[in-house]
Amino acid sequence: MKLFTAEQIYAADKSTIAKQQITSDALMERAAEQIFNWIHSRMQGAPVKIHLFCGIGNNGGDGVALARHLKEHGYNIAVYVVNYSKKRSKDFLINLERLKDRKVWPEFLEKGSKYPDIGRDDIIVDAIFGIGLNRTPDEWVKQLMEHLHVSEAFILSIDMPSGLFMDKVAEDSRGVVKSNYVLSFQVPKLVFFLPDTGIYVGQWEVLDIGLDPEYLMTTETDYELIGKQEVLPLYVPRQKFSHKGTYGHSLIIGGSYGKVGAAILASKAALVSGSGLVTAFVPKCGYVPFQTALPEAMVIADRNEAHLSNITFEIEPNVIGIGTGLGTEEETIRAFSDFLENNKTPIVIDADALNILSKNKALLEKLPKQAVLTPHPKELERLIGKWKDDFDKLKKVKSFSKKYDCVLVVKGAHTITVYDEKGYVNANGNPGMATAGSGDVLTGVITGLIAQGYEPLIASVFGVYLHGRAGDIAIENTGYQSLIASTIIDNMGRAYIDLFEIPEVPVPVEEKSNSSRSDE
Ligand SMILES: NC(=O)C1=CN([C@@H]2O[C@H](COP(=O)(O)OP(=O)(O)OC[C@H]3O[C@@H](n4cnc5c(N)ncnc54)[C@H](O)[C@@H]3O)[C@@H](O)[C@H]2O)[C@@H](O)CC1
Ligand SMILES: Nc1ncnc2c1ncn2[C@@H]1O[C@H](COP(=O)(O)OP(=O)(O)O)[C@@H](O)[C@H]1O
Ligand SMILES: [K+]
Repeated sequence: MKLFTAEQIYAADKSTIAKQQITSDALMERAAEQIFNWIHSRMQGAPVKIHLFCGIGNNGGDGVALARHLKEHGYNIAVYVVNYSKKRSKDFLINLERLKDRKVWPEFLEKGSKYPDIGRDDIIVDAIFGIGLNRTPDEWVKQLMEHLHVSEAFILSIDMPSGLFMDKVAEDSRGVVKSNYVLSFQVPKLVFFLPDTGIYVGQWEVLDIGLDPEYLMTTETDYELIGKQEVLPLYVPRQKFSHKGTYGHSLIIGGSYGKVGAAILASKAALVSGSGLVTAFVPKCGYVPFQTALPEAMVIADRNEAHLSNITFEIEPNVIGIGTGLGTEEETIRAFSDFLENNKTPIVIDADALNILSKNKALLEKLPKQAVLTPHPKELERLIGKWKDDFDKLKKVKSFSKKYDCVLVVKGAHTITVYDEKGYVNANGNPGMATAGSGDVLTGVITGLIAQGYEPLIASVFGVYLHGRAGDIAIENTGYQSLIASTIIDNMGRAYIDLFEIPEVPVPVEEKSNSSRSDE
């Protein structure tokens, strides 16, 4: 799913209005009806108090139009206009008049107004600002937002949590609504997935308001959200007349005394992602544990007991995953540098191998083209330097990826893979995956996919998806706390199978309650 900028969404609105020959007011009505239907199908007329806080732009217009529908269906509402500017939008005013025609008189809130009482079991609709926010809200609006939070009532935001910018991070967190649920029009927004701004978004859902499909299809975006629909076309089926050689040979280089497990996890992950053969290159101390824990893998032992000292081998792998559990001994750094000097094989670089690169930036020039780097936030900081906020980080990541022609897999709650000026934002995964070794598993998965012939960028995007999906399937049995990296590996098979499982089509509520014999 593409992640559009505010400018692109405004252009889509415009194109929709022109092509479908409707007014902007009709589009707002569509949006409001969609929100109303969403609420109504869940609340079924329940008399819970709904407080609607509406700005004076089109986001506020959506809120005011929603209030009219709620009123017409007998809901218990209170409407407030957050009067932060004199510049009211045309469609806001049209909808305000319609509301007054139905004898609903909103309360106008201004600087110094007393804020309304809100019970913790009430519902707040947040329609103060949408994608049009262009400066920090006034102090009194921030105080109003704090008042909403203090109430502890459930907050449903329209389109965006009010106070979130589309392209930068708010300086003052008091000026952003912490939303429990966001109903976002047509497309989710990039800021929902970044660590600095995603914290304001509890859950989100997209409402289709029928924006011009042609515009949406043909417009290129800088970021794309990756889900099953996006990765399915990437999948390459296995052939009947194939053999293990068809699916490549991965070499995992890593491990050191006390950290051999990291290399085992990566090797096993390469196998379960489908690599035909896997060899591990480990220090001597890793030989026996490796052969015991993972009989499917072949093992080459370094002459050194505790860490790698000389990375040379006779085999010809078609991809190398390096760094998991590697350590940063002087000898290992030298061995890694010598190895890079001669290596032409596609490579996935993680953990200590990244740390070595950070300390010896000249080595970055030696990487084969489209090397995949998989840093967690600390490793990324060592690699690209400190950043001001998430947008600054993404800018730096893009220029780093361009400079060294590498695929950067920026790991996090929503891992973002960056290459060729474009970012692929992973939608799945869960906090259970914040556990030792889950990154080692990802390295193995991406390595195993490259072994099978997937291009490095595709392998990264697909690998991150499969890894996250395996983690999501795993927690169905383990819960968050008890998920360990090995269990992600154990569920890779189910993640593959799940690609082809057709999701259950949800039955609309009315239909469900009307059909007494649904199993016929
Ligand atoms: N065509 C339509 O009628 C549609 C409207 N939609 C709604 O329209 C929203 C965008 O509406 P707008 O462009 O009117 O913008 P907003 O309603 O987000 O903001 C209102 C206006 O306030 C001003 N403003 C920005 N920051 C301010 C601040 N800190 N203090 C005071 N004033 C400030 C800006 O001029 C801005 O246009 C979307 O988020 C969505 O909710 C669409 O999603 C659906 C189609
Ligand atoms: N809160 C989270 N939600 C989703 N995925 C997460 C979360 N925390 C971590 N992950 C994923 O788990 C992995 C952690 O990698 P890393 O920090 O390198 O672990 P390790 O070094 O222990 O192997 C990454 O793929 C990351 O995206
Ligand atoms: K809003």
